Amino acid sequence: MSNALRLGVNIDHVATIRNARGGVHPDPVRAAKIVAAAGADGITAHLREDRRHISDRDMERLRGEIDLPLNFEMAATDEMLEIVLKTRPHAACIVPEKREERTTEGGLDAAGQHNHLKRFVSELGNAGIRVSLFIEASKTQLDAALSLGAPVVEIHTGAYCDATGDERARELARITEAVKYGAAQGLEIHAGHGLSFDTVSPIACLPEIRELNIGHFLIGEAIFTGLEGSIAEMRRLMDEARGKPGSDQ
Ligand SMILES: CC(=O)[C@@H](O)[C@H](O)COP(=O)(O)O
Ligand SMILES: NCC(=O)COP(=O)(O)O
Repeated sequence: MSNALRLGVNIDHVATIRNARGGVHPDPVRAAKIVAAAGADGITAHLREDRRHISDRDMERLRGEIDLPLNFEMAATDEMLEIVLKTRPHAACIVPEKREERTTEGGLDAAGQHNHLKRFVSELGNAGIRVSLFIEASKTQLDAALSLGAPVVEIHTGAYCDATGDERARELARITEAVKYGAAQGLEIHAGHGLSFDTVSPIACLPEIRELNIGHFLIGEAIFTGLEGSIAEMRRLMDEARGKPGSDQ
């Protein structure tokens, strides 16, 4: 198995800052160009139903102006399906959404919403878009993803990142077990949410994981070190965790 671990950079929160003043600066597409030049492997962006950060126009421009694969995060609604099918990104990740939440609070209930999700997974797949489901590290949710025919899952790492001490160790054990189970069933495994320089290494060193999607921390850290700097350090930590030659390990 290849040891490669891709880094997808989520640029939503560049748009959060732009929208705070309602203008055009800072431009998430300009950020995506810097992300590409910094050597990331993909761009992730979430077109929320309430458009609190990324806009429809941002998605069109990301698709048209950026060479990296675009991972389009979407709620399972007809409105989003229509936009994604029109945009034709490389990948679509179906995520849960609650209007009142501050951020994506947990994974998609792929098991409980099985019948609702089936049409979305098949229409996206039939259009040649790689579908992933953003789920909790749970065997029930992995089994549901398999029965839905989703080729990829992204494991929500938020609870692990928020936890401390023994609780964090328990969350990591839960993720490790799920990642191994999912990969053994033939799913491509991604992970993300809340990852930072402090939390990335134990996740990056799981060899079954093929891609990490990281946003909020990288954009925040860019205030201090620039986007190239925050991405370069994240990449270094990922390579080091993976034992890649050339890293400091
Ligand atoms: C689904 C997910 O995890 C990302 O979309 C990311 O969290 C974006 O930030 P918000 O959840 O704050 O919209
Ligand atoms: N799907 C997770 C993602 O895209 C990035 O989440 P975060 O790093 O912004 O919390």
